[in-house]
Amino acid sequence: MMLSASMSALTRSSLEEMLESLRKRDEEERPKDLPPALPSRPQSRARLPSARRMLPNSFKVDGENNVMGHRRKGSFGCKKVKLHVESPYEVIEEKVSEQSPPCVVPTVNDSSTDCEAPPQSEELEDDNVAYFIKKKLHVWCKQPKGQWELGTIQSTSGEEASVSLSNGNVMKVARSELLPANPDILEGIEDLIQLSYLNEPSVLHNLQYRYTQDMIYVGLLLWLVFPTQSKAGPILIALNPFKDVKVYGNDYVSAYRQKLLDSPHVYALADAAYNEMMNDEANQSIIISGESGAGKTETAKIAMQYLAALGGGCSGIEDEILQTNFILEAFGNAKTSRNDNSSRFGKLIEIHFSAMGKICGAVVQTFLLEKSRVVQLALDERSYHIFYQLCAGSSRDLKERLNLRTASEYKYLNQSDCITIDGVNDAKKFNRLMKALDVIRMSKEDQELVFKMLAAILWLGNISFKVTDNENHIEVVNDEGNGEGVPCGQQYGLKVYITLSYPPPLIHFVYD
Ligand SMILES: Nc1ncnc2c1ncn2[C@@H]1O[C@H](COP(=O)(O)OP(=O)(O)OP(=O)(O)O)[C@@H](O)[C@H]1O
Repeated sequence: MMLSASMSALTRSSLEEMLESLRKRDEEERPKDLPPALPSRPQSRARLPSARRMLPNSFKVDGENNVMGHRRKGSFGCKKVKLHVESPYEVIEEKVSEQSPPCVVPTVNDSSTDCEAPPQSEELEDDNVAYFIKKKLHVWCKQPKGQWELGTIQSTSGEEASVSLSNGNVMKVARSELLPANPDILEGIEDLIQLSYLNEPSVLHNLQYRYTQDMIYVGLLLWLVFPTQSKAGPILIALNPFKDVKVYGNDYVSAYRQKLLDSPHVYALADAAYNEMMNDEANQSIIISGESGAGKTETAKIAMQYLAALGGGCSGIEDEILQTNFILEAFGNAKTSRNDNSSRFGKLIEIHFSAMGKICGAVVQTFLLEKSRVVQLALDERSYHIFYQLCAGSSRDLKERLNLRTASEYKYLNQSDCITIDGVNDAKKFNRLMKALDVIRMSKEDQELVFKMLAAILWLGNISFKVTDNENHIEVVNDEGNGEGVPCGQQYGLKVYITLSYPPPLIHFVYD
């Protein structure tokens, strides 16, 4: 318990240090007449708002109300709604019509509307239940195992409701287990905020519906303006398709750039950030978050490709920036049980643009690399890709110079019974990496030094020790480090000294 607490404190402090240094740097660079930079992070553990109710009760939409700092026009119910267009998705006409449900956001105060009074709450209260029964509207019904089924309420008795499910069954459930469902017309809508009911099953259903249609991006067009100068822009939900969905490439880049396409997409998000930066002359951030395997790395690459296409010039620097991905992935990604290409580090990529909107530089900061993976692997996982790539892809000459063997001959790599990844050619990846190293202009000498160090690490893993002298000392078992009877480490001018004493054993690497 103590260990995990202190480890999380360490992690937090490392991240916080980085944010703090960015904040300080922003402050130093910021002209004096501008408002203060980012507020410091609150110490308290702020709770996220309930997923059932995204907007506060006092929130009103009538005529031209200011929606959290942005203007949102129109009324709800049976009228068309015009949403603000400062978003990347340019949603203008909501599809809501007479068939639409009367309730659009939790609290609607529209005295001008002449349609039937809508149920106001996300939860089914007495009036709402009567309304839902009368209109035979769909509800979500929570099943004993936690999943949600669509149905219609037939009758209620006290706190219990009898619901006819879409699969033909009729079941009795507590009314608290029912949530209103959206009308069919909102099926697969691209902006979640346009859902009449923004409850958990409705959101999940919408995501699932879009996913089955290969529409992997869903927007949440809610712009938040905090009391300070900070603004959280639109939210994009990306569902990992685990296949090629053919929504990327030059044609899509131009279509989003020229606003010929306005459906949610990471291109649209990057475009919005770029435009905001150019218009407001202010730094912009895209934060990509999600669990392992969610698609963060891919999404970051797609966003970078779009920005490179937008801000590319004749300098070719955008290509160098894109090539860094191959290098970072080779040295910092590995196969885990959840993701064949899992990033085992965090990264902060800064792309610098000139006043003309052209890319003029980039800084990539990495942090929290999982170093233990080099020496210890869980079953069916791999160490960092670079080790396997080096063994599989290096030329015969290089192999000879490094006295390199196949990956399966190294303990650090063979301990997990996982040497290859289905569908991945490590040799090809190594050639791709060499090209990337050339593009960023790393000299061949430096490249070889890096490969030598990698080979040395692999050989080091093959060394074992024997206990001598009544268990007070250990000795390296000779002939193990390279399998050819040469004392370990000698080929590369690498000498290994081991002492067993207090402080704990030290291994000195002397490179000569
Ligand atoms: N937009 C996409 N299109 C096609 N495949 C994708 C897409 N996004 C992710 N994938 C697939 O999912 C895999 C995992 O994605 P990715 O490595 O980006 O996840 P991650 O969130 O960065 O995971 P981790 O936190 O473990 O690094 C990718 O290797 C790729 O096969």
